[in-house]
Amino acid sequence: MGGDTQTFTRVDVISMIIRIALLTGVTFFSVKWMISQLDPTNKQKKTAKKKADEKLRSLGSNKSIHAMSDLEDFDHVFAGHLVDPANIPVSWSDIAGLEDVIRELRETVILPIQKKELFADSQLTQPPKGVLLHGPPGCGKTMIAKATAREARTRFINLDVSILTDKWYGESQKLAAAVFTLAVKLQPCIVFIDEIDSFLRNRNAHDHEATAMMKAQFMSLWDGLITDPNCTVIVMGATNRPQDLDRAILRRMPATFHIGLPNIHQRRQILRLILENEPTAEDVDLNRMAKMTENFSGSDLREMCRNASVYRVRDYMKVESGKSSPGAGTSKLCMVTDNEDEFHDALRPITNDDLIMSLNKMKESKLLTGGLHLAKLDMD
Ligand SMILES: Nc1ncnc2c1ncn2[C@@H]1O[C@H](COP(=O)(O)OP(=O)(O)OP(=O)(O)O)[C@@H](O)[C@H]1O
Repeated sequence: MGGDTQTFTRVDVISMIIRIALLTGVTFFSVKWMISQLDPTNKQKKTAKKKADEKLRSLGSNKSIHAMSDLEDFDHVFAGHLVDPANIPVSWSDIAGLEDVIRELRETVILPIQKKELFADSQLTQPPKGVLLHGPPGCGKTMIAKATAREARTRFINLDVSILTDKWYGESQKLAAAVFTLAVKLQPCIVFIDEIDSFLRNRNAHDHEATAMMKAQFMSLWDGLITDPNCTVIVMGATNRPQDLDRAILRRMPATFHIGLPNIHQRRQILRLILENEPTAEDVDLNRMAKMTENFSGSDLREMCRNASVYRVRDYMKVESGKSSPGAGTSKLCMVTDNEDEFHDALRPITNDDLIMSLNKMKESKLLTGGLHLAKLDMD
């Protein structure tokens, strides 16, 4: 009888333990699920994780990428902004007229990364942990940052600053830390921050407390990189307004490069590069066009050429619509030949007049809208 009672009690206790364990487990996971549902960042995190997983998968068989299965929630946010050097679409051959800057970048940043062992004997020749590219918009700063990562064969995180400052995330500090942990996991790596002044500008009394704390944390994490000689993570910032940058930030970016508006020689080189593979007429005079485009940025020059090439399409459409007889019921689409070769043969090349017409149109619209660079231009 006494033995029976003892057996019954043991079973009873065991079953009770199992029930309690099950209940605890269910409660734990329910509460966890509820908390995750209440977390306002939950959806963003899930989307970021999905994007990051896709990105990491697309980066292929690289070992260090596979070793990154230990990414934290916040690391995933930035892993989606990650580019492998082999997939960077910009190289030095896409940039014209900036040979001096490129040479200096090769000496101070690229070579010390590529040949780390060769430069190991000197602290002075280590790659800088911060690089600043400054100058007016549209002059090639972003292209330079990408081409640097490509040639140095470093990973490239194109940091979208709005993620850090986005109020909805509300966890800016964790995000700032995640940028650096991810970059260290991925090193060698360049973290590119376009319009860095919008995020790390002079601190002032109007700064939101969270923003000020995030900036301070960003700087202290950056200092961590600076003091670690074995870490190859470079923060590369671009700005049109270097004067607005916090002095403490400027100190952390010892290598600065000014990418100014192109001079006449550089404009000729940029024009040659843009029109290199385009159908151009014999009369296209790059020297003359370079002379006429004072104060144009590289991006303005591209826009001028793009507009000029539209004129030949317009002329082609005019000719074709003239050919089609009005009452024949021909639809507009049928006016353009379906045969691609015929279409190209029928299109005339870009002429110098197209370029001049486009140039004048741009000057006019920039003057009307108060365009930054072209405002000083005389109308021809
Ligand atoms: N030196 C150059 N050689 C060839 N193309 C150029 C050059 N500079 C600018 N461009 C053209 O202008 C476009 C814009 O360049 P990019 O985005 O690098 O300028 P940015 O200085 O970063 O401008 P922003 O400050 O507005 O971001 C490029 O995609 C390219 O077509």
